[in-house]
Amino acid sequence: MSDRQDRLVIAMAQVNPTVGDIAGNAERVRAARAEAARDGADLVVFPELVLSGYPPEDLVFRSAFLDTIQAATLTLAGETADGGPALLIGAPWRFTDPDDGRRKLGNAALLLDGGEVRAVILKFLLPNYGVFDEVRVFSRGPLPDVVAFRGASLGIMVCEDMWGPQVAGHLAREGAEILLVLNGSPFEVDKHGQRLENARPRVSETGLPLVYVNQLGGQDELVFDGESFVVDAAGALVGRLPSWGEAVVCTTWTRDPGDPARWTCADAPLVPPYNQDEAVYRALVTGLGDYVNKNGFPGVILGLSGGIDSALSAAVAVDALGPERVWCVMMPSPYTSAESLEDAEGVAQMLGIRYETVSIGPAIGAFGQMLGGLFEDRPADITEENIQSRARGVTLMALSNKFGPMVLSTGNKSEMSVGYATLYGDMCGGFSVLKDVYKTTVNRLCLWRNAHGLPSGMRGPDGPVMPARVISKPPTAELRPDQKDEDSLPPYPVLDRILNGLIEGEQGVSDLIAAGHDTETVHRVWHLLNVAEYKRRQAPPGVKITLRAFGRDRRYPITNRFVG
Ligand SMILES: Nc1ncnc2c1ncn2[C@@H]1O[C@H](COP(=O)(O)OP(=O)(O)OC[C@H]2O[C@@H]([n+]3cccc(C(=O)O)c3)[C@H](O)[C@@H]2O)[C@@H](O)[C@H]1O
Ligand SMILES: Nc1ncnc2c1ncn2[C@@H]1O[C@H](COP(=O)(O)OP(=O)(O)OP(=O)(O)O)[C@@H](O)[C@H]1O
Ligand SMILES: NC(=O)CC[C@H](N)C(=O)O
Repeated sequence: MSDRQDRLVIAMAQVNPTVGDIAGNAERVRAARAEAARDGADLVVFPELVLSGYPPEDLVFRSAFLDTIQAATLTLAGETADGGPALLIGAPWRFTDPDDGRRKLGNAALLLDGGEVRAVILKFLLPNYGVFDEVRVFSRGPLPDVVAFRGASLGIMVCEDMWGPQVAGHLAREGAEILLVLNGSPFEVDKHGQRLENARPRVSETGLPLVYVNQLGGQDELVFDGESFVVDAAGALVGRLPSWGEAVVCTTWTRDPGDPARWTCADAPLVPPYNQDEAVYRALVTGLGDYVNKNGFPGVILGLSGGIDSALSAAVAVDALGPERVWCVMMPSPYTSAESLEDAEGVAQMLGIRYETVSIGPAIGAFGQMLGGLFEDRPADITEENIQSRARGVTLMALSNKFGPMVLSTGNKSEMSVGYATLYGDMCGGFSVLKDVYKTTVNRLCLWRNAHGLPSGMRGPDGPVMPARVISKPPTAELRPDQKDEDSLPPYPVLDRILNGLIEGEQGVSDLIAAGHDTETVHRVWHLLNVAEYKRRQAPPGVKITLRAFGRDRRYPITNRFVG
């Protein structure tokens, strides 16, 4: 092979790894390489830490984990002796720090070519904010060297390295001709815009084109949308892979005959992005589907109340898993209206899922008898309301234990923000589909799904998924006669605007009052938000879609006397 090639085929492998499944991830790398080889690829670029899965968290503290990754890397490297495409993969990698001579662990990009590990590039900027804790588990490497590859000079960066000018600037000064970025960049609303806002300055500072490869799939609370892209040397978006699907796509690069250090990408696909509601809906489908499948559950079970939250949770589950893997249970109490019974049955019929009815009346009666003596003649209050919710939780958990499906929790972000949910009641479950979805967004997603036939890749019905009344009627917990959510909470559009300011915008109470919100309401919401932290810590995980998701993202102390 000549030293200098004037044409380079770079394959972008937007794949879905599983954390800890090193053999399975290596197999996925092999399959993508075989696919790219058929299309004449010289190099296949994978996401960040594709071999371990991202983020591997404290798994990297186990030497057996690192040894297995090293062995798999060397095996993959050996396979590149066949003269086929080289691999640019991501993996945790031990290195000796040139500054102090100590052995450390880096987040590496590894170029495997000609039967060996040809280059090790270590991530320089380790993200340590929001959902990222990389300083806890990795050490930064030195600024990376440019890698000579089949006559081209590659500037290789790992994810956060692109979010500041330092690494790209260094690579350009060292003679890089194309920037390649391996990413584990989780989805949130408008994340694609943020990624482009960080890629374009790197391109304009260096004058170099940039190839961005992101991973796909769900990992606990995080979900990765893929949406890999190519920006040319002038800053134009010239390639975008589909989001929410795996893809191995070859891009052809040609050297400018007049300026040999300049490369142009000829033929990348430019797939249009989804609108915001569709992107969020797909995030929930991918996040839930991967949680259930990667953890080996046969399916899911949930309480279907005839209300909007359980209807949307069921629709997402059906679109992710198919109707045969979703089981729902109506558990009426004396307060359950005929309308709720009709609507729950309507949802189940439209989704084509198994629907059972289990009355909680006998359980409520039994608790009345068991506790009546101790309660003496105290009036009924929230205690009895919560027993209803807990009776439903016990019922679902019993069915889960007996038959195997995982229980879905259905509370939304507005409710979780203000503690409007019952511990060990409607909060019980393994995964919370709407945990990071505000109630007003729940409404929009239902309208979107009902209006959009069968979106590609979904397993649900080709048409509406719930009766229109489920979306239009006022939300109620039905724990006492004629109860409505608005008896206890501000109307959801008002509540959500305040929560959005307090949580996503980290605004103060005074900022929101100055912006025109009612003083007493803002104070009450801020108080409810603070005192509900203990509940959120006991809540199941759910898919992060916003800037500040509860869980590993927004972390407040439970014991907290600062009221602001
Ligand atoms: N800082 C803290 N650390 C640890 N535990 C703490 C705590 N503060 C209170 N607690 C404990 O938490 C418990 C109170 O919480 P919990 O028992 O959940 O009960 P609670 O929050 O009082 O009531 C549940 C609320 O959820 C509403 N809701 C809305 C929608 C649906 C449903 C439904 O169930 O379907 C319910 C319901 O209307 C009511 O407002 C007490 O045992 C208290 O001691
Ligand atoms: N009668 C019921 N049968 C089955 N499950 C129920 C019933 N009532 C409540 N649940 C479960 O408890 C969750 C809490 O719902 P609840 O109706 O109390 O308030 P919500 O937050 O408005 O939810 P939804 O919009 O689903 O009704 C429901 O989403 C559902 O999973
Ligand atoms: N894995 C990473 O380094 C991710 C950090 C980056 N800022 C992102 O979200 O895209």
